[in-house]
Amino acid sequence: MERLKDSIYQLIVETSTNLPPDVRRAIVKAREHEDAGTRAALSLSTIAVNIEAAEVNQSPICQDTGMPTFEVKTPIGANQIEIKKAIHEAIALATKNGKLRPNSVDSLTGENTGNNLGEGTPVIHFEQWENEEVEIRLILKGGGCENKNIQYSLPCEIDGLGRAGRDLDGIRKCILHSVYQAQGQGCSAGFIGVGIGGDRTTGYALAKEQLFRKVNDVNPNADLARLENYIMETANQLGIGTMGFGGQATLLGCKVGATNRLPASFFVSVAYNCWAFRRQGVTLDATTGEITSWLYKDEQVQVTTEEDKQKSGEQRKTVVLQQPISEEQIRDLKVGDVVVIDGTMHTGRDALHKYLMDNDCPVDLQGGVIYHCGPVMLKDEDGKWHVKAAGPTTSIREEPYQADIIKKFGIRAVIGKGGMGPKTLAGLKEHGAVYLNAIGGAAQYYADCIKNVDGVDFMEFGVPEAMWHLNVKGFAAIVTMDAHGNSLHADVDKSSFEKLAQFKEPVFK
Ligand SMILES: O=C(O)C[C@H](O)C(=O)O
Ligand code: SF4
Repeated sequence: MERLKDSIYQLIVETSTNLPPDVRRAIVKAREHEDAGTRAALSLSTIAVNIEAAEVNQSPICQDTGMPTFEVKTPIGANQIEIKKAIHEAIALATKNGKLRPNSVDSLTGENTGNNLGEGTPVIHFEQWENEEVEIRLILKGGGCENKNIQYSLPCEIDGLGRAGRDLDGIRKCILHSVYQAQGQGCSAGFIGVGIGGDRTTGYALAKEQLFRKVNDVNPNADLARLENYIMETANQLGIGTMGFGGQATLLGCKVGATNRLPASFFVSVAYNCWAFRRQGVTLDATTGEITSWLYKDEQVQVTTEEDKQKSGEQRKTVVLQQPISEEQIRDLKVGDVVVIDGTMHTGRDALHKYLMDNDCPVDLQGGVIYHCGPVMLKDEDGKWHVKAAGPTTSIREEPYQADIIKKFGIRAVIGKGGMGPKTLAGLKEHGAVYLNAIGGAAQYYADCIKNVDGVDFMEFGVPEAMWHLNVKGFAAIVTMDAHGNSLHADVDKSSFEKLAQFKEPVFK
């Protein structure tokens, strides 16, 4: 199998950089149904531009290249140890080449292994089959959408929908609620895989397995097919929309599977995947390791339109902010305004926020901008760092710290995605700061705005968690929480909850 490592490397690069046609088709369809000129339509346009930039640059679609999970089928007699070794080598190489972000972190020490290899990573599942070829499927599911996975144990009470019993209608309520609770935080519009039954572990495994199905396939079980169609139609009436900005497209795909359960247990497990739904698959010649076919590439689908470039141009005719930003500039902004950042910004996410609570900051953040982002970085031969992918991370994780950090350091703008909670909203009002929502997953689009890496602190936190000092030009984001107590996220949560409650009555008797 002399070609094995090379073939797996190709699979990894394709998965990280080239969204499969069925996923692209779902995004094209969502675009067709979105009302022109809305925030959701503009975001979808940015997403489309990003998808094509990633393909052209052969760079990650999203900076969070997820937990690499391989599903491998081998003919009887194939050497699984050799395959595992080739997967490990290919993963390390793809990380070194900036196709994957170093994402394997020691849970106790917080240390990043730097090459995506470590205890439990990557995930590899082997199964034997009676075919002659080897089949390898790969999914790169990021952490933000993984955090929005949810498991229900029936019977239960579901907020807004009432009692969910151990039947198809109870399952229906769980799935609808799972979409509501994700809001925009898993970079909607999303795809869900649902596992009915099993135990807690196999239920989630079944849910994730559903994500390997093609978006447009038809469930062979008539009841489940009906359920999938119902969910697609209904979830898209919740009005959560792209990135939780409100809009028509909330769910792009729903795949449901069932497995037997114990008499005492009845789990409904939901795996939520962002729009950056990265999965590919190949078959390999079992003797040479050569790729013989690609499993998801049935046609070329273009997601951008002629108008996309023009639209992103329009988006830029807005307020420009540059450090030091004054309180007056911030108080002038309101929810819905589009701003453009020029000049300095600093990345900071989980480790940094925790650290800054009790320590000083190595740079002056007065009037400054913090970007919730863990980029993919590459160092060139001269030791200079370059940004390969740099979209926002989910901001809500910083909710316990953000208001205090804003106050302590005089920060004026926080950029992230998915919005933040009441404590931050009050902090923004009190100290004169804004929350700006960038388009989650649009990592190429934002990397393009970063003109220079001015420096880095806290490399000991690992590449994604380090504090990168960036110089940007034309970095556009939308004000979704202003300094007057308004939050688009709170508004969309409230209105989508009201819509959810309209689906309380039984549908599947
Ligand atoms: O870790 C990241 O960069 C992003 C993460 O996938 C998220 O959605 O919050
Ligand atoms: S940032 Fe968004 S698009 Fe990227 S992995 Fe996280 S949820 Fe997915």
